[in-house]
This record gives sequence, C-alpha cells and structure tokens, in this order.
Amino acid sequence: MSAILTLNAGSSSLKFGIYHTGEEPELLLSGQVENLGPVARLKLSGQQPTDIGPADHAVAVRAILDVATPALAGHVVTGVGHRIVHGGKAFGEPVELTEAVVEQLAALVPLAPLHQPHNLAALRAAQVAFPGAVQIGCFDTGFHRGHPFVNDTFGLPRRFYDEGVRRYGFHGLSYDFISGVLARDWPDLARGRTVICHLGNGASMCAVKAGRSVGSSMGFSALDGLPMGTRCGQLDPGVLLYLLDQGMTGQQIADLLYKESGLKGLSEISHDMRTLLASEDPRAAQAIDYYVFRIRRELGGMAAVLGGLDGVVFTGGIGENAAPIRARVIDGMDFLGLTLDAAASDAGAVSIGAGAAKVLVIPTDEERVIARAVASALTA
Ligand SMILES: Nc1ncnc2c1ncn2[C@@H]1O[C@H](COP(=O)(O)OP(=O)(O)O)[C@@H](O)[C@H]1O
Ligand SMILES: CC(=O)OP(=O)(O)O
Ligand SMILES: [Mg+2]
Repeated sequence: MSAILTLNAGSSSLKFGIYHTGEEPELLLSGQVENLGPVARLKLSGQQPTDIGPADHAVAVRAILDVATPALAGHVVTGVGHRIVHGGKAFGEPVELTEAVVEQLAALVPLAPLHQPHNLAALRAAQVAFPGAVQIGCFDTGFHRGHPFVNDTFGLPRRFYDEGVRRYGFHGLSYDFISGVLARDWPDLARGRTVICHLGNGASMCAVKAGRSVGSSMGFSALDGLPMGTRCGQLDPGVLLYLLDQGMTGQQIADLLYKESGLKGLSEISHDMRTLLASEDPRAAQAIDYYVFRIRRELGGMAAVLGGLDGVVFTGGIGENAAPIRARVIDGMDFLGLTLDAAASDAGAVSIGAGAAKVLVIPTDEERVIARAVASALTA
C-alpha cells in the first residue's frame, strides 16, 4: 500500500505524520520530537514522551525516520510533504520541490533562519530515505497571499515592495486547517469575522473574513507581531539603529532578536510558558503580562480591521493548553462580545465562550494540511 509522510520543522519541534494515501489521507502514526535542545523528547501520539537527550533538527529527523521505518513496513512511501515556512514572492500553493525550486527557497533562509534551513534539511534527509517519492513543499506564507495591499506593505519606498519586502504572514498551514474545521463544524462563523490566535513557540494572529486572511500579526519574517518563546515580536526599527550604533553586528542582532528575546529574554528564566506559569519569580509574571498585553492589543486592532468580531479561536501549544492565558486574553473583552466560560475553558472544552461572539479552542493539525496537498499532487 502506498503511504504519505509529512515533516513539519517548527522552531522548537519536529512533527511528523504517516498516512495511507487517499482523498482524505488516513492517519497511521504521528508524533514529534519536542523541546529541541539539550533535553529533547520523542512523543508518539497516545504515548508518554521519552527523553532522547540533546537533539537538534538533524538528530530529530533521524529519530523520526527510525520510528517511521517499522510503521511503514508493507508500505511504499509515494509522497513526502514538507512544511516550508517561507515561500517568498514566488510561491503560495503547494509545489514539487525540484532542484530549481529548492534553489529559490534556499535564498529565503535569511528571512526565516529558525525554520527554512531545517525545512530544507528535512527535504534532503527525505530524498535520501525515500528516493522514489515525490517531495512536496507547503508554505506557511501561502494562506496569506491574498492579503489586501495595506496589510501586505510597509511604509517604505515602493521599490522595496516590488523587490519582495512585504508582510507575508506565517502559520498559514495552521490557519488553513482551522478554517477547514470552522467550515465543517461552525459554518456561520466560517462565513463571518474571526481572529485565530496561533500561540505556540512561534506565535501569530490572523484576521479571517469569510475564510480568507485579511491580516496577520507576522510580517516579512517570523519575528514581527507577538512576543514568542525566544523572538521579540513587534519592535521599533529605531531600536535596530541603536543596536547598530552600539557596534553590534548583523549576526549578533539576529541572534538577539531570534534566540534571546521574547519570553526567554524578558523573564531571564525560560522560553517555555509552562515553566513561566509555574514560577513565582516576578520576572516570569512580567513576561507573561507583556505576552498577554500584546495579544489583547492585536485582538482589538484585528476586530477593527474586520469591522467587528464573530469569534476567536485559540490554537498552538499555548493556545490549546494554557487556560490561564486564554482567561487573561478574554478578560474584560465583553465590549467585543467576548465572555469566557471559565469552567468550560478549564475543562478543555472546544466551545468556551459565554457571550455573543464564539470563543473556541481547536487543536491545529498542520500535518494534515500537508498530507492533503501531497495526496492531491499524487492524483493530479
Ligand atoms: N500545558 C501547557 N501550558 C502552557 N504552555 C504549554 C503547555 N503545553 C505546551 N505549551 C507551550 O507550547 C509551546 C510549543 O508549542 P507548539 O505549537 O508545539 O510549538 P512549535 O512552535 O514548535 O510548533 C511550548 O513552548 C510551551 O510553552
Ligand atoms: C513561523 C513560526 O513561527 O513557526 P513555529 O511556531 O512552528 O516556530
Ligand atoms: Mg508550530
């Protein structure tokens, strides 16, 4: 039987899925190597995580190929789907990852240094492991390609826009998946105005009107918008000028903004929301305060862009699991029709709103969006 493998290299995790090929691919096994770094864990769906010691993305790919091999016994992998974070100006729809395409995607590495190199390394590993399979790239930026101009541009001279300096937006595979769930289970909301909060190690928000992205908190790179595990989020460009003036190099600034900022930088304790929520250190509390403040500010802005709000969806590792963060985001938002049913939220329900606008918690599944794209490429 033929099977599809999906690989999703995030900033703190490498997720995978194995599916039977079909119009709606049937999941055989999924899992992830999470908490990449000195103490990574391998977690297969429905099982307890096991510590695998230090692991970067390369170690994680090998660990996943090891566990995938027995699960794939009796199957031929005909397609491998990859999350590719940045598609730039040229790519929106899923595409076969030919050498010519990969060359263009490699040029975008500086725009997504925590993701794009790992996405492409996963491709190389999969090409070796499954030489007969078609390799398909699915873009985080794809869902946002129809952005209105005002959401796509910066206030720079026009030639920069033409050159590709645009507000691309990311987490599009996640927004695509959530939009599909809304269309299936909440059709009225799917026709209306929704803000989706993808709160993982990377975090962004998307304003969705009738199934289309009309705004994203992330822009040209995956640094903009909300503060994240280790990324700064929105920053006055004057700060960059100041840092340059202080003698920092480009690489030092990149490391600062991508790896040392956000929750980690503000708390000086951890990038991980679980650790911060459990901490009694006032720096942890301040980091969380800032995180929540920026989400609320973005939510108000997006509600204005949408001309009102019919619902909010929480997803991603934090959005799905951290009830205290959801409570703080929704607190006092009655003027937008948002009221929390705290008991439902704490109990892990899907629908956790008690006001005019819906509040939903929907686990995202970027792997399924990738698997569907591979399945349709295989039948095309
Ligand atoms: N129960 C929880 N409470 C708070 N935060 C959580 C919980 N479970 C997971 N998280 C957060 O989710 C993050 C990972 O989110 P995820 O979407 O899987 O990451 P990635 O961006 O790598 O895809 C972790 O850094 C952790 O902070
Ligand atoms: C784009 C991005 O930030 O992705 P992740 O949340 O997987 O790190
Ligand atoms: Mg992710």
